[in-house]
Order: sequence, then structure tokens, then C-alpha cells
Amino acid sequence: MKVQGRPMRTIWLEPDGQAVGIIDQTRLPHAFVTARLGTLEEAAHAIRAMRVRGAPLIGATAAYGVWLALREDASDAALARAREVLGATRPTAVNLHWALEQMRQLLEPLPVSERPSAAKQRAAELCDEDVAINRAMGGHGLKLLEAAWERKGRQGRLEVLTHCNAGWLATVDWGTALSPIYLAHDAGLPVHVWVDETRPRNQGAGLTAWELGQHGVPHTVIADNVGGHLMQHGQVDLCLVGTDRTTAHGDVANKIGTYLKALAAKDNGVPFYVALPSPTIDWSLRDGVREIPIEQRDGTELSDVTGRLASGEVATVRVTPEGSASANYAFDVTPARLVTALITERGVCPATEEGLRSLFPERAGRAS
Ligand SMILES: CSC[C@H]1O[C@H](OP(=O)(O)O)[C@H](O)[C@@H]1O
Repeated sequence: MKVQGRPMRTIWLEPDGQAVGIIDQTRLPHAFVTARLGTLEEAAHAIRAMRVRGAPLIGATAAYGVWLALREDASDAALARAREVLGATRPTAVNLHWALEQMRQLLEPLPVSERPSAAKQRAAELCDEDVAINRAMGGHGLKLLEAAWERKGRQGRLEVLTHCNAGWLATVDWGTALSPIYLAHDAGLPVHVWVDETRPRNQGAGLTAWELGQHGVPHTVIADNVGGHLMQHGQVDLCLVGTDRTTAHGDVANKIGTYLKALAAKDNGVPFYVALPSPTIDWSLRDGVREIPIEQRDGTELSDVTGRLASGEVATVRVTPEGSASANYAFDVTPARLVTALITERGVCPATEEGLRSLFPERAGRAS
């Protein structure tokens, strides 16, 4: 996408070829800051600290993290350590583990001398593949938005609610849930986005609002608990969210609060769509609620709020009393029965194993 009119991605190889460039998302929306990752540890920290975030971008960063490690030492032990260090950064987004497996399958059979260049090339390929997947997914999602606009008689605005940030900042480019929205806006549909602020890290208020503003897409930031009220009053035509891991049966792990939004959508007859790039499908799992690992992050992310004061200064304040405990579950799982359809790069399907295998027949009969 574009930042101040300049096309860019969220991750890139630095011009000197010696480091990986990223947008430091912990600084947005108050400052647009880029950073260099030059070592395995810097890549791992960037993922853990959410300088880069979003399942596809986490996977891309991990792939480059393997290259950064093998540049120093391309031995079997170094490859195993890189996969262990990166794999331990965040548990829920399956793209991380998928990308590390892609790198393992490629690199293990190679002579040590060939591994660094092969890793660098494969990481770049995974980034290009992510961009192509997201653009294709956007095209399929656009058809859903156009159909919703027709059902509405092409009156008023097309009201879409989204949760967290599943935009281009969560991927290498285009985004997942926001990809159809960008295409719809550019095609002239009067799409308006209700943006859940998404406590506690405020990926919606801070990142999705920033992205949509950069692209000129009308949007309104709302508190996380407003969505059900809007749906009750006919102000949401459809919900469109991303995912960090979706099981072969269509159970969807996504940012905490997604499940509650899906319940409200079901109760009000509002379609609930999930943008699902295929690297985010965990074919090995069936029961998402019981099997998908849910990340628990430090409680200070909930108790401490960072923002811009009236003076313009960016500061962090504690909003809970000293001594109060904070439980910071970062994801929840929406059962497939609450999902209207899954939007993949190969098309749209029901949130069922049959639906997914119809789009990915090469997976039929494979347990993982
Ligand atoms: C397209 S993946 C976006 C997905 O990732 C976010 O989690 P986080 O910001 O903690 O990395 C959130 O679940 C989004 O829906």
C-alpha cells in the first residue's frame, strides 16, 4: 500500500542486503518509524514485542529471521536453534510455524554453504507469495461486498465492522480482511468501516484507523463493546475479520473479542466473514476451542495505556489500581457454526472441512 503516497511493504530487504527493514508498529499512529533487523535475536524480539504483528507478517519476519541466523552459522544446530527461538515468540499465529517449516524443508537437505543464500531467497519468495495471496483474496471478498451492496439496494453506505488490524500492516501488503475493503473503495463502493478499537493493544484504533485514513476509506472508531448495539440497530451490513489460525473444520482463532462479535452477528442475522489465507489454515486441528493455543501476554499491556497527551507528548499511564491483577488473553476462538463463510485466495467457502477441502483438494486425506 502507500504511505504519504509512497508505495511500500511492511518488511523488505535493506538496500545493503545486510538486514531486514520493518515498520515499527509499536510507534504508530503517533510516529511512522522504520527499523533494521540484523540478527536472529532482533527478529525474534520484533515479533515478541509486536514491532511486527499479524499472522502473515509474523511468518515473513520469522523466515527472514532464519536467514539472519544462518548468515552467521548455517549448521544443523544453528538452524534448529533459529527455529526454536523464533517458534517460541508467539504461540497462536500458525503462519509463524508454517513459515519455519517451509524453511526447514528447504534448508535441511542443502549443503551448509548453500543455506544462507537459499534462506534469503525463500524468505523473499514467501513475502511475494503473501502479497499475491492477499490480492487474490481481496478480489473474492470484493464480490461479497458488491453482493451485499446490491442486497441493500445500493442505498446509503455499505457498513462493514472489523476487529483488530487485519490490514496491510498485518501482512506483507494488501492485508487480509481489509484487502476487499480497499478494492471496494477503489471501485467506488461507498464502504464505511466500523473500527473496533481492540483493547488492550488498540490495533484497531491505532493501526486500522491509521491505514484506512492513509487510503481515504471512511471509518469510525468504536469501543469494543459497541458492535452489538450497532448490529441491533441495523447499522452493520456485515462483519469482516482476519484470523491467526483456522482449523480444518473452520474454527477461527482471532484477536480477543472476535467470538463475542460473532455471537452478536448471529443473534442479529448479520453475515460474519473471515479472510483466511491458506498458510493460516491448521490442517492438523479439528476442535479449535480446545486445541488452538491462546497467547497470554503481560498484564501491563492491559493496565498501562500509551497515548498522546493534550500537550502532544506521547506517554504511558497505568489505568488500574496498584496491586490489581490483569489477565491479558490475546486471542479467542470463534466456532465454525458462527462463521458465514471463509474468504480464501482460491475463493469463498463455508466454514466446514468439506468447504476448505473443495478449495484445497491437494489437502484431502492429509492429516496435516
Ligand atoms: C491477518 S492476521 C491479523 C490478525 O493478527 C492480529 O493479532 P496481533 O495483532 O496480536 O498479531 C489479530 O488477531 C488480527 O486479526
